[in-house]
Amino acid sequence: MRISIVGSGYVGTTVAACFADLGHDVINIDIDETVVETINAGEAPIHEEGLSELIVEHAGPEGTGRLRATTDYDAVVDTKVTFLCLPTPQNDDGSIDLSIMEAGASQLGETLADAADWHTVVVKSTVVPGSTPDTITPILEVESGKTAGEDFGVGMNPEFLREGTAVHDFLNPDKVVLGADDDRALEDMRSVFDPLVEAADAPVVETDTRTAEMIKYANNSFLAAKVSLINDIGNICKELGVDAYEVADAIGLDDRISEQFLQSGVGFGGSCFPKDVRAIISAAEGTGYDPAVLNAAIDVNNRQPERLVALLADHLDGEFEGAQIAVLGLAFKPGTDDMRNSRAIPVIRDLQARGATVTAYDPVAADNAPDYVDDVTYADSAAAALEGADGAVIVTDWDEFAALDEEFDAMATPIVVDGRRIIERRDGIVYEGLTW
Ligand SMILES: NC(=O)c1ccc[n+]([C@@H]2O[C@H](COP(=O)([O-])OP(=O)(O)OC[C@H]3O[C@@H](n4cnc5c(N)ncnc54)[C@H](O)[C@@H]3O)[C@@H](O)[C@H]2O)c1
Ligand SMILES: O=c1ccn([C@@H]2O[C@H](COP(=O)(O)OP(=O)(O)O[C@H]3O[C@H](CO)[C@@H](O)[C@H](O)[C@H]3O)[C@@H](O)[C@H]2O)c(=O)[nH]1
Repeated sequence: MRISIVGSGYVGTTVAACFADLGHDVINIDIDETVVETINAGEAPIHEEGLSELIVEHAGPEGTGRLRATTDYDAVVDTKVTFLCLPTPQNDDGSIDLSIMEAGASQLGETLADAADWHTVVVKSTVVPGSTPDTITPILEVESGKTAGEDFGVGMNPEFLREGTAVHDFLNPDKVVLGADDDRALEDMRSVFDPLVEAADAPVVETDTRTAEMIKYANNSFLAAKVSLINDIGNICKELGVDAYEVADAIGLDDRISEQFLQSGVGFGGSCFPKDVRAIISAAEGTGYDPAVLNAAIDVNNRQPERLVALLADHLDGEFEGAQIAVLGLAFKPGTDDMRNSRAIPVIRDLQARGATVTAYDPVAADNAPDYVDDVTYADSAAAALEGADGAVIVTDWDEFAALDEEFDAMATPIVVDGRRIIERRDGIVYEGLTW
C-alpha cells in the first residue's frame, strides 16, 4: 500500500523505514530539509539501532526505492493512508500543545482538497483524549472542504516504541491499537498493519479514537508511576540500609508486579513520560479531578536528581566551590542520542549552582547537549572525564560504564555516586548507590 508519514523524527522515521521493510511504498514528509536530504541520501537522521540498515536498504542508491522523503505535502495525494507523527509538546502549565498538530492537519487538509479518492488520516502522535475527533478532524474538514466519514476517514493509532530499541519495538509490538470512528478508516488501518500483525503475531485492539488516545496515556502513566513507586521504595531502602535492587528482584518474581521497570535510580526522562504524565494530569484537572498518584509520580521523579547530588555533597562536606565533577552519561537512557528531559539536565544545573565545574562524557549524546546545558566541558571518553575529578556521578546506564575500573584511580578524590547501578563497588573508590 502507498503510505505517507508526516513528521520524520524518532517515531516518523522509524515507522516509515519499518513500513517500507514490511513491503509498503512509503513517503516521509518533513519541514526540515536536512532530514529529508539525509533520508534520500540513504542515511538515518537519528541514532537508533537497526535504523541505518533499513534506510540504506529502502532509500539508499542501491535500495528497493520503497522509502523516500520530501518537504512537499502534495506527495500525500498519491498515497492512500497518511500517518501524522508530529511533535505534541507541553505548554508551560504542562497541558498539551497541539499547535504543531494543528499546523500539520491544516496543510494536510489543504492537500486533501485535491485528492480524487477516499483517503484515511491516522493520528499516531500522542494526543489527549478528544484531540483527534474534536480538533484534528474539524481542521481537516474545513481545509479540505470535505466531510469525515464520507469523503475521508480518520483514525488514531498510538505508538508504543521505546527510543534505543525503536526498530525492534515497532516490529515486535505487544499490541497494535487501532482507533477509528468509521468502518472504512478502520479497514484501511487493518490493511496497513496486516503484514506487521501477521509477521509479529501481535494482538490487535480495535476501538474508537478517544479510547485509543487514552490507552496511550494509561500505558505511559502506569510505567512512569511504576518507576516512581520503585524509586520511592528505593529511597526508603537507602534510608533503612537495604538494597533496593535485591528487593526489586524478589518482588519482580510476582507476575502481578513483573520484573520490568523496577530499576530504581535517578528517575525517568525522555520525550514521553514527563510530558505525557503532565499532559494527562492537566487534562484530568480540567475536568475537576485531582490525579493524586500521577502528581506524586512527577514529584518523586523531580526529587531523584536532587538526592543524587545531595549524596555527593555529603562526601564533599558540602563544598562544591572549585570542585571538578565528572558526569557520566547525558542521554535520557542508553542507546539514544536524545537528551530531551534527561536527568542529566537537573543534575548538571544543580552541580553548577552549587559552584562545581562539570566535565561530561556520553558516547553519542554530547553533540545535542549544548541545547540543554551551558558551561560544560565535554570529554572524549569516560577516562578523560574522570581524570583529576573530585567526584563522579553516573546518570545514564551505558554498558561501557560497567567496564570502568582503574580509570577511577586517575580521579583526584575517587568518590562515585551511581544513579543507575551500573558501576561495580570496588576497592579504592568511595561508592554510593542512590537506592542501595
Ligand atoms: N519519541 C518516542 O519514543 C515516541 C514514542 C511514541 C510516541 N511518541 C509521540 O510521537 C510524536 C512524535 O514524536 P517524535 O519523538 O518522533 O518527535 P520529533 O520531535 O523527534 O520529530 C518530529 C518531526 O516533525 C517535523 N515537523 C514539525 N512540524 C512539522 C510540520 N508542520 N510538517 C511536517 N513535519 C514537521 C520535525 O521537523 C521533526 O523532524 C509525539 O506526539 C510523541 O509524544 C514519541
Ligand atoms: O526500570 C526503569 C525503566 C525506565 N527508567 C527510565 O525511564 C525513562 C523512559 O525509559 P523507556 O520507557 O525505556 O524509554 P522511552 O523511549 O521514553 O519509552 C517510553 O515512552 C515512549 C513514548 O511515549 C513509549 O512509546 C514507550 O512505550 C515508553 O516505554 C528513561 O529515562 C529510563 O532511564 C527507569 O528509571 N527505570
